[in-house]
Amino acid sequence: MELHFEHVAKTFGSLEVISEFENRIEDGEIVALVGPSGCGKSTLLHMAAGLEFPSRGTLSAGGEPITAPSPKRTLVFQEHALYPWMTLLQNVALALEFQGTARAEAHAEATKWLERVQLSGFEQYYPHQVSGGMRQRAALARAFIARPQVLLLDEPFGALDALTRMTLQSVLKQLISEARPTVLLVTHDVDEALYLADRVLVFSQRPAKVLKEVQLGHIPKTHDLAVFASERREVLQLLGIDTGIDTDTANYEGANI
Ligand SMILES: Nc1ncnc2c1ncn2[C@@H]1O[C@H](COP(=O)(O)OP(=O)(O)OP(=O)(O)O)[C@@H](O)[C@H]1O
Repeated sequence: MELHFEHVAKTFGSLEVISEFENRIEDGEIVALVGPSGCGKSTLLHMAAGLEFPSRGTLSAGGEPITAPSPKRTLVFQEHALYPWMTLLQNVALALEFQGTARAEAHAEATKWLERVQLSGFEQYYPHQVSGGMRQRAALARAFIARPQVLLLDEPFGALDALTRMTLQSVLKQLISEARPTVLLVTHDVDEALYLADRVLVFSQRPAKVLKEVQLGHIPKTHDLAVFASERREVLQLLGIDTGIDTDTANYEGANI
């Protein structure tokens, strides 16, 4: 499902957050939003989710104006994505139950999805009884089980250690390549953006505008940073990060903004 932001601006009271955003996210495209803290990335995601609305301009999904949240457009947060009083199985099944699927069928499907994200054996665990990485695996299962046409990811792995994050990025990439939703990803991790996205939009300080679009669709997806060296250098430069670093050997966490 295509997303189309047309001359979108957003203010909260007297605070101008987004001055002008114009972009078309093609059906099945994966677009990452990176930029300084507080520039308005999450606000763009919330508008795509139908939780906030533009002050000016229009925003549509599949040609229809976005006027409310929809199960076709799923938002995944960094943390607290799961209900703590429900087991992993109940959490994942809930996404289907919300859509009217009978409980037994939803649980059977959720069991399969937990297996797909390597959480078999943990179905009856509560979120606090598993690791942060396992919670985010369950959150991904819950997002994908409902087969969303648009996936809105807000720092989905921001709370995880670097190694777990890389593993989860690979899991996410695999799930995306199978389900082919349109994806908008907000991340502070430049390497995550380069690894997952077809296109990276680099934003300025608030009021946010796009400084540059970096095309990545032609580059094979790998965790080997050398493959993205010139794009990585360009994005970091735009974000005002010291580019004296050797991008071929810089360690993974060095690219967090
Ligand atoms: N509902 C709201 N009411 C008032 N102000 C808001 C609201 N939502 C966001 N803001 C303000 O808009 C600005 C942009 O917030 P937003 O969360 O979109 O930034 P961000 O780029 O995602 O930041 P970060 O990278 O730190 O998560 C901030 O100054 C924030 O305080």
